[in-house]
Parts: sequence; structure tokens; C-alpha cells
Amino acid sequence: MPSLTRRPLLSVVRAASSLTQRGPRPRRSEACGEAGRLRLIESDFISGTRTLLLPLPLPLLEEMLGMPGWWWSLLVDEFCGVRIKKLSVSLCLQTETFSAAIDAMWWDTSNVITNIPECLALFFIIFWLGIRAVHLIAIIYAKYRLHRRIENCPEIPLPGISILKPLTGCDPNLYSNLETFFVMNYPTYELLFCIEDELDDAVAIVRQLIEKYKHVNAQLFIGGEQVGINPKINNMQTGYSAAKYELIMISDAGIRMKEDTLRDMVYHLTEKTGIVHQMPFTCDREGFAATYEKIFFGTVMARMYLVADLLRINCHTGMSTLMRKKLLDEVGGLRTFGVYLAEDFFIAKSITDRNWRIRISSQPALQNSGFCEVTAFQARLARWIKLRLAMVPLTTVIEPLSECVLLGAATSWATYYLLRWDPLVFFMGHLLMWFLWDFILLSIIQHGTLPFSKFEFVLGWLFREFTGLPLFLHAVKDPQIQWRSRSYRLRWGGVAEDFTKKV
Ligand SMILES: CCCCCCCC/C=C\CCCCCCCC(=O)N[C@@H](CO[C@@H]1OC[C@@H](O)[C@H](O)[C@H]1O)[C@H](O)/C=C/CCCCCCCCCCCCC
Ligand SMILES: O=c1ccn([C@@H]2O[C@H](COP(=O)(O)OP(=O)(O)O)[C@@H](O)[C@H]2O)c(=O)[nH]1
Repeated sequence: MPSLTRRPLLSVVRAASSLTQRGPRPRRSEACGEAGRLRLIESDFISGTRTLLLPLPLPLLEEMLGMPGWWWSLLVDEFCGVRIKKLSVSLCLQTETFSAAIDAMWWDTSNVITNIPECLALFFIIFWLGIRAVHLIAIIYAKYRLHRRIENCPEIPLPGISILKPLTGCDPNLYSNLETFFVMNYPTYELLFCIEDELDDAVAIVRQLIEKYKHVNAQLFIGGEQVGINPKINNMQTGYSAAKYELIMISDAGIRMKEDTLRDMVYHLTEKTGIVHQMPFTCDREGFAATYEKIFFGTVMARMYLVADLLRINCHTGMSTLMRKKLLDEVGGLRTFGVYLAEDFFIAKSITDRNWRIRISSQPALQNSGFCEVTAFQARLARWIKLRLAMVPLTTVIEPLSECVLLGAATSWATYYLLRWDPLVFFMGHLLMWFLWDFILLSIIQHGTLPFSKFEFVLGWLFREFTGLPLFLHAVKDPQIQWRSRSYRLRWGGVAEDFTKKV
């Protein structure tokens, strides 16, 4: 015990700061120097705790540690089991097993604490460089891959396509969105509209369109078939059973097609390709919510999506996707995927597992729902986040860390810690660079004039970036997945359970 009061805690401090000072790590004997002797100021023999004082001004201590004092306290507590009660003008230690703790602190801090901030800082810088590379690659790949003019399709005659349109409810744009499917420039296709409830307003709209375009091969299926938990699959099942062509397209209710979209998708369905899907994007619509949606799909989502496609990572989104029917039939048809909510992910997995490729088409998907509200869109994003977390748990770390604000803050600290760069200057430069690259990426994907001003872009972008992390945390907090009127929970492996009746 007596030696405790003489053992300078500065050695610990020095050890922790050895990284920033760039000198050799002090040896135990050298560390017992003159300055900063510990003084026992309180001793409780009953509880066995000791309180010691290290007379050292906080700014000096932080300078030596190379990090804020509270952060260091947490690390010491975590790795040495020593609780630092107060770290203000002086450093006070309180611990039940003080002697062991000081030793542990000396030996552990020299090996662990000195390395942890360094490793963390290095990790942030490398991750930042990785994400910058992802961003840059996404821009180059978007330029090279999207909006290519197709000269002529390879397979002549063009294969027939059965297009499944699962519909639920009626939104103000439903009629005009569906109409685009009746006027496509493609020789052989059938439209299979699927509606679960016969009282759904969408029934009348589909009937109207079928009546108007009598020459187009279109049918309406009402009632669906209960083959699993996924309501979209249940709804499409009857249409799927009736599908007669070798290619199946699944196209969500809010999708709008251009005249040549089908040709573009078929063009990308090369010999080894099992699925061609459209990268989610949006039509031009008015209002802040529409701006926010476009910015989301054209920046943060596009970045991930494009790089995933390039690296052949499964990023299949089922809103607009064309696939070989035989590949579904080989594994029991669409119904096989009815147990999952993220049916798109599992369909693609099943197909790539059999050595087929999946690719994006050159035209992004034009989502054009008539309901456009910030809260509804955020609820949708939260649902997707929960699905991604369940499918690929690594996203729990990667997604929040690749958020511009969090990554910027972490890397500002890291560059300050290792290189003594001004954190504020770094953060602002990071923000500006990210913003400009996002604008370039969005403009490439839009392939024309953006429907909002630069000022509106700034507002929408800042809103997206500063709400991204809170939205992620909010989604992670609640495991319940709300989709339309039903609630679900995901079991291990992605199998869904219907919680609608249980809530
Ligand atoms: C240094 C870092 C290097 C990183 C390299 C980048 C790699 C990027 C990797 C993957 C990107 C994938 C993007 C996937 C977009 C997923 C969109 C989505 O969430 N879709 C879900 C919902 O879709 C609807 O679901 C209901 C269905 O009926 C509808 O039809 C669908 O539209 C979909 O279900 C989810 C599937 C799971 C996808 C898993 C993707 C893995 C994500 C990894 C993220 C890594 C982030 C990296 C950031 C740069
Ligand atoms: O109970 C449902 C929920 C959705 N859908 C269909 O599934 C597709 C995707 O639904 P939504 O837009 O809600 O999903 P998101 O794109 O938001 O994941 C749409 O065509 C819906 O009509 C369905 O048929 N039954």
C-alpha cells in the first residue's frame, strides 16, 4: 500500500500519450519521474476504496492523452477496471482493488490504451478512404453504366414477358402509372394484375385500362393465394400460376415505365444473367418530400447500389425486376419465397447460388407514387433498414458508419489525433466534398434537369444527411416491422412471422 501513493500516475498518462508524442514508449522505471505525484486524499478501509489526487490541469492532461479526458476515463474503466470518478482540474481515481488496478493500468495501458485510440483513428481514416473510393467508383460506374442507348437487342425474336403487377390500394397516380405498361414498345408481353381485395379501388382502375387497351394482353386476378407470410407474394401467386412466358417481371404498383424500358432490361439479360433489376429512383414530383426521396435514391442508395452491382454483391430490390421463370420454377416457384419479407434478397440469393449473374439495367426504376410525405417515406426506409439488418447483420456497423456526418466527425477526430489536422477544417472540407460528389452522382442518375433548385438541393441534402443516423437508430430500436396494415417480426435467417394479430 505505501508504494501506491508514490507511484506516479503520470506514467499512465505518458504511456497513453506516447503515440502523440511520437517518442519511444516510457519504460516502467523511467515513468516514475518527478512530476505529478499521486496523493492519497481519501481512504475507506471498510469498502476498500482509495481516492487519489493527481495534480495536473485538465488541458495539459488532455493534450498529453491526445483525447478528451472523459473518453480516456471510459477506456481506463473498460480495459483496466479502474473507475475514474472525476476528471476536472485534477484526476481522481477510485477503485476497490487499487494496487492491482494501478499495476494493471500501467501494464495494460502501455499495451492496450496506447494502441486503442491509434487503431481506432487508423480504422476511421482507412474506412473514410474506403467510402470515398466507393463514392468515386459509384460516380464513374453510373456514368459508364446508366442511360446507355441500346442499339439492338441480342436475342431475336425478343422473348415473351409475363409482367406481374401486385396492387394494394389506390393512389392518385395509379391510373397514369399503370397506363405506361399498356403503351410499351415491346412485341410480346402479358400484364397480370393481382389485387388481394375485391373491394379495392384499384380494381376499377385496372378494369378501365383493360377496357381502353383491348389489344393488350392483360388479365386481372383477385383474391391472391395464401402461400406464406409475404403479402406481396400471396397477392402475386395466382398471377404467377397463370404466367405463360419464359421471363417473369415483378413490377410494384408505383412504377412507371418508359416506352423502351423492357427492351433495355432484356438487353441486359445476357446468357449467364438470371435477373435484371432496376436501380430504385424516382420520377420528378413537386414538394419537399419528393426532393428528399429523389436525393435519397440518387445519392446514399445509389452509392451502395452501384458499387454492389459492380462488386456483384446481392442488392436486388424487388420493385422492378426481370427474371428467368425456369430459375424460380426449379426451386418450387414464387411461393418458395413467401416465408420471407425480403423476398427479393432471397430470390436473388437462390439464383446467384446456382451461378447465375444478377445485373442492373441501364434505366433506373421510376417510382411515382402519388402519396409523397416525409414521415411515410421515413417509415418505409425504417422498414428497409430492419430488413437489411436481418439479411446482412454487418450493416449494423457499416451503414451508420458510412453516414456522412458520423464518418466526418469520427475522421476529423482521427486526423486530429494522428496528424494534428484542424478537426473543424477537416469536417467542413469533408462535408463539402461529399455534398459535391452527391450532386454529381444525382445529376448523372437524373440524366436531365433536376426538378428542384440548387438551394432546394442543399436543404434536402442537409435534411437527408442529418436525419440519416437518427432514422437508423430509431429503426434498430424497434424490431417490429410495419408493412401497410400488417406487422411482422423476423426470425433468425430472415423468416418472417406475422404479428398483426398479436399487437
Ligand atoms: C468500405 C466499404 C465498402 C462497401 C462496399 C459497398 C457495398 C455495398 C453493398 C450493398 C449495397 C446493397 C444495397 C441494397 C439496397 C437494399 C434496398 C433495400 O433495403 N431493400 C429491401 C426492401 O425492398 C423491398 O422489400 C419489400 C419488397 O416486396 C419490395 O418489393 C422491395 O422493394 C430488401 O428487401 C432488402 C434486401 C436486403 C439487401 C441486403 C443488402 C446488404 C446491404 C449491405 C449494406 C452495406 C452498406 C455499405 C455502404 C457503402
Ligand atoms: O400487403 C401488401 C403489401 C404490398 N403489396 C404490393 O407490394 C408492392 C410493394 O409494396 P410497397 O410499395 O408497400 O413496398 P416498398 O416498396 O415500400 O417496400 C406494391 O406493388 C404493393 O401493391 C401487396 O401486394 N400486398
